[in-house]
Amino acid sequence: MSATAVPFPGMTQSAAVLDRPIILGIVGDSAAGKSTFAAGVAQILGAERVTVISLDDYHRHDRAERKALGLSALDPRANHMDIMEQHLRLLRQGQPILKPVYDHSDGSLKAPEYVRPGDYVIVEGLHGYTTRAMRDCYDVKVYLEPEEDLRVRWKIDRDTSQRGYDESEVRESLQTRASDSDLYILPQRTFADMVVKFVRPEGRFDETGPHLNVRHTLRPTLPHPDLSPILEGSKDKVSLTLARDIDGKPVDELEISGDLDDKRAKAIEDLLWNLIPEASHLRANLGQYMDDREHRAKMSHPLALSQLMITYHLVKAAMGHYAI
Ligand SMILES: Nc1ncnc2c1ncn2[C@@H]1O[C@H](COP(=O)(O)OP(=O)(O)O)[C@@H](O)[C@H]1O
Ligand SMILES: O=C(COP(=O)(O)O)[C@H](O)[C@H](O)COP(=O)(O)O
Repeated sequence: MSATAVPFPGMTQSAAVLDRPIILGIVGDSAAGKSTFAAGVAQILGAERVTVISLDDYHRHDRAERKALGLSALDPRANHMDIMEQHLRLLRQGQPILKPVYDHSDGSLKAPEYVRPGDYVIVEGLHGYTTRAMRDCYDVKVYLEPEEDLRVRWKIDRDTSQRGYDESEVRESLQTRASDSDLYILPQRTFADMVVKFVRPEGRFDETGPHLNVRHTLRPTLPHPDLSPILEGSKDKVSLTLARDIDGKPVDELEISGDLDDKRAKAIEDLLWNLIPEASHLRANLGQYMDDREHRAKMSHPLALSQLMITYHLVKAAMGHYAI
């Protein structure tokens, strides 16, 4: 991190505003899509200027110890919450950290890593909004909550293909962890500026990727962009309504249909890029995710548009528009 961060390549040092990294939080349950989302946003901003921190690295115990203790990773007691908070503060100040490392491939703790924050830091994990001090560190807070059946599918496919579990172990673990999820993960939803929910289109239970619908719950804690140009041409596929959130508060809900064809999705992407002309040169391949059954990368327009919405806020924050 330079003394004064330059928000984008090509922007002059004198135009840079903030003297600290911009911090994006992504919180949600296991397999909610946090690391997929983080990787896409990092790609848009330029991987070399973004530091992605996975809070799973702050697990206090390795996999075998957790099992012996009867603790799930969702329980704050199974994590170094104090060090997590301390490191978030340091990253916000542009300071380096000595980050612990948890290896998901075998559930072991490895040697710590020296990490220097880039101009942007994306912090993704289970517990990122647990304490007030943590929450105060972010410029933008996102909560991911895919439809539960979809998350279960994603978790089974990922944990069996990448983490050495079989399907019955994943199902059993989901059951054992359900109460911790309600106790420790879900309550953090209320602190997000934006909740992103991927859902299967009605009657299409097999859809797990490219054609999911997405709903953005937009809270007034951030000034969201004027989306009217987007809505005008695509009323049948995109809608914005005033709704009540699950906590009863009034929110805007943006719904994007997964049936958007390539041409229409591209047009909406263009309109979103037009809202952040400062960053139009950052255009990249958006919306990629790993299909864990077919072991290959695929593309999703709803994911791309969601990542672009978040990029909008990060760009505005980097320009000093959000004074926090
Ligand atoms: N938006 C998405 N669209 C389609 N599939 C997704 C999406 N997000 C995640 N996935 C699938 O779910 C799996 C788990 O996502 P991941 O990002 O690893 O979750 P987390 O980091 O929250 O545990 C990914 O490997 C991918 O197959
Ligand atoms: O809940 C999670 C978080 O990871 P994610 O959000 O990526 O699912 C994992 O179950 C724990 O980190 C333990 O990991 P493992 O079971 O691999 O030891």
